[in-house]
Amino acid sequence: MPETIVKLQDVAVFQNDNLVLKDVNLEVKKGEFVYVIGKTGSGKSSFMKTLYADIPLKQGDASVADFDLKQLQEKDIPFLRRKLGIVFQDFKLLPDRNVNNNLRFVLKATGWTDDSKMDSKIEEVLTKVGMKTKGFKFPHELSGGEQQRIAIARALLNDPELILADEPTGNLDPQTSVEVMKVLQDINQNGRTIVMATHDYALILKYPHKTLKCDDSKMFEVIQKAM
Ligand SMILES: Nc1ncnc2c1ncn2[C@@H]1O[C@H](COP(=O)(O)OP(=O)(O)OP(=O)(O)O)[C@@H](O)[C@H]1O
Repeated sequence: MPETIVKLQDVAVFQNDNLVLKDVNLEVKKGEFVYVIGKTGSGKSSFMKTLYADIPLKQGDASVADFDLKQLQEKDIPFLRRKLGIVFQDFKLLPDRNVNNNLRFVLKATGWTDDSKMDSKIEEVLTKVGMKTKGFKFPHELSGGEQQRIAIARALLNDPELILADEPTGNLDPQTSVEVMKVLQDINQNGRTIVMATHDYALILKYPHKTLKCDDSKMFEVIQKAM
């Protein structure tokens, strides 16, 4: 039996005091790829934020990468985040340093000290996203698709148990979206668990996976033809 990476029981998701989603029950097993869809404002980002503890869990039970979100304290959040790789729509690379130093910054912040180990880790993750030769580029010297590949490489640095990607192709044209999606597919085929919020139905049709829809304050699984 594959191990459970995410388990939610009767979870309610709030933005401040406003209920966004209720009665969320969900299990994600190691190695799964799961989409979260729904129209704008339906709660996709709020759901993802709950998983990475940017929004506190107020109601229900949830475990993410063996962390009990109900018991989670402020001081535990960095330890949860080390088990997660988070990818955003707007890449969030540091503009004042090159790709290698963006990645090195994260490694240092998460406790790495050995220069040669950091160098080989950086090379490993850049190779995984097809960007091995771009380490000396600054973010502004890269296309949107390339920046998102670097953001995915950054998410892989600490061998996360779960990758949370919130609209990772939201700023990309259709062809570049497919290229970035191929990178995520490769990573998933190598055993990594991924939850991806998206609006992009073309991608879902091209790369079908389990799909959860947010609608009318609920989250439920949908089969492709019913989307
Ligand atoms: N910081 C916030 N404070 C208060 N309410 C918020 C906040 N962020 C989002 N909301 C509200 O929570 C609800 C869900 O928003 P959320 O961003 O999760 O939706 P979404 O499905 O991700 O939308 P989109 O596809 O536009 O990103 C919306 O009604 C939104 O207005």
